[in-house]
Amino acid sequence: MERCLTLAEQAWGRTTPNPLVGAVVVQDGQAVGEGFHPKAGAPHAEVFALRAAGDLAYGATLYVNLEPCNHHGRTPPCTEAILTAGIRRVVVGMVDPNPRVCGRGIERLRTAGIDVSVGVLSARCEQLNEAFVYFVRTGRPFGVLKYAMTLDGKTATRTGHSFWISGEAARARTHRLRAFADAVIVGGNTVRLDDPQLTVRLVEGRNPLRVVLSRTLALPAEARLWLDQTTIPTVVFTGAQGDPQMRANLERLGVEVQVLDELTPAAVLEKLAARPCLSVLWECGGTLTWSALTDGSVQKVICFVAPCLVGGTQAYTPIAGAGFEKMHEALRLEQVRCEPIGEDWMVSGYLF
Ligand SMILES: Nc1nc(O)c(N)c(N[C@@H]2O[C@H](COP(=O)(O)O)[C@@H](O)[C@H]2O)n1
Ligand SMILES: [Zn+2]
Repeated sequence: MERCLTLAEQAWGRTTPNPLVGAVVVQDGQAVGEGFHPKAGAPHAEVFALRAAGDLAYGATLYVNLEPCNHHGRTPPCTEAILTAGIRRVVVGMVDPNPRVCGRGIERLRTAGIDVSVGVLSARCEQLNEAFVYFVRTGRPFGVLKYAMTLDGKTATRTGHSFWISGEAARARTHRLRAFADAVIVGGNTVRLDDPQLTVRLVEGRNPLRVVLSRTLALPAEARLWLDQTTIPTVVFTGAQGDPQMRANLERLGVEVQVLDELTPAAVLEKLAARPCLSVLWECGGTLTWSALTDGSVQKVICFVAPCLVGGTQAYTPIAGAGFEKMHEALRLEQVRCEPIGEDWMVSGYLF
């Protein structure tokens, strides 16, 4: 199952809206075939592993981190391929929450006399596909909030300077997060202050959809987010006060502008879910971060802590907004992990 997870990760960021899946065929204790799902529309991991095993799949055990499907989607059911190959035993990491699958694959295999074990390394299997699982269960994108701060809790100096807080390793990790996310979201302030590109440059991978939330559309005409619209699209969400002149300018540059009755993180996520975006990365400033956190649009927090100090009561902090009054109101993270990353530390946890 460890090997399945490693194989599955080879398609990091490329399978959406499908999950990351790896499969291994084992005969007499030897791996005789393995494969992973490379992208939506392509054959599933099980099919690649069975093809690689060929005749050696007869009587073998198939390991896969997600329940084999039993439906005709973009591809035929994997259960049929497993039965045709003569597999004797199937070891499944986790049940597929997709209602079109959800237990039916396991049932089909068991009915055909195959020995099926379920729940091997299930926590790690769930975590690998946490965005897929969350989206399938709730219909909402899985929200990851990422920020980098100094050891004294600042995301920029009092003048707004923030290049760079964290080192190259942490920045590369951010790009890996972007390569997985279906959309990366910032507010108008971040566009004005940082002029970000929000692309994947420090690792290999595809670029996410770039999303800006701006109430007024008071945005720089020359921002880097408006470049390369044919290859890396940007969508700007605004409200009724959005400047019509700027809207026309953006649309002329190929930027999609959507006007919402109510410009809230939750309303934007509803629109993104329809695309479909299964996961979003919040890379915004303090005010928008507070709104996203308090309207339930963040499920996971990833904070890079850099061992440096900048001071200043006017310096920027990761979360602004009204803030809570009492400590007992604080949002508490669960399953917290802390790991070194280059010269920085990465602290992560969940808000469920
Ligand atoms: N077990 C398994 N292995 C894979 O490699 C997969 N991609 C999936 N995906 C499940 O099937 C649905 C997609 O089906 P189509 O690719 O459209 O045929 C996806 O939503 C998952 O439930 N499962
Ligand atoms: Zn399948």
